Amino acid sequence: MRLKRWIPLYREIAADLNIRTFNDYYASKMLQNYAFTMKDIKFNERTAYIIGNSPDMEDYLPSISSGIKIVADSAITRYLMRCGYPDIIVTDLDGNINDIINANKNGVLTFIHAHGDNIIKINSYIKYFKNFIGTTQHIPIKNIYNFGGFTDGDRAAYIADYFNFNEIVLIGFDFNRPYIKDYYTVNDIIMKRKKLQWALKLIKMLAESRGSKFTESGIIEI
Ligand SMILES: Nc1ncnc2c1ncn2[C@@H]1O[C@H](COP(=O)(O)OP(=O)(O)OP(=O)(O)O)[C@@H](O)[C@H]1O
Ligand SMILES: Nc1nc2c(c(=O)[nH]1)N=C(CO)CN2
Repeated sequence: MRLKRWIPLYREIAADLNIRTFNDYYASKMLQNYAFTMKDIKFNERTAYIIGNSPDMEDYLPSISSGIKIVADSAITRYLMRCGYPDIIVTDLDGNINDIINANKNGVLTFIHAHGDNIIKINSYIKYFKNFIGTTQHIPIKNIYNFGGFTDGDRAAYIADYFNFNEIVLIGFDFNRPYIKDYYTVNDIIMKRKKLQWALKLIKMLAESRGSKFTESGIIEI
């Protein structure tokens, strides 16, 4: 997504979720200290599968066939158990950190997102990553990229679009039924619901920009 289109959306998201945009910028500057320049990355496959963390995600894994597999953050743990390592992981370091670090050690291309609420995680864990691509939802800076998208799942779809996949297939996206982690408070659940509505809006926009029809279901092709 073009930055000109993204920034007004980002302002709306920040207002809705009470996000302090300066903290997001500060997080990107911090991640920049460790970041790498994105090398020429090319994929021969036509299709990218994006695996989200909906409660029934596993039911749809058998429908995956040849293509690049991109797992969104916490979905890595259940995906690993069924399918092994994916090709790409898109994370704000919120999922099981050992699974994310091991994926990176095993050659999974890793996109690490900086935002104002994961500064402590970046500080604690970034040293364990061999190589990664840094992302931001704020203005991009040297070696910290903004491909568009907000939650790890919709951001993964925007990354796939950036790499020009003909087909993007989303699996494990349920915008009405958040996967509830055991430490979630009532406020976390309210926040998660809001984030999923933004994910829905952003994926609909992406589908429209790709000239695809969006239909909410267990397998969404855009
Ligand atoms: N029902 C769902 N529950 C959780 N995540 C979902 C769901 N449907 C789709 N997703 C996608 O799966 C991605 C990975 O899920 P995860 O639980 O790691 O959330 P997250 O992006 O880290 O958000 P948060 O940091 O607020 O938990 C989400 O970013 C979201 O885009
Ligand atoms: N500041 C901030 N930014 C985010 C957050 C968040 O909790 N805080 N969560 C995200 C994905 O879930 C993406 N971006």
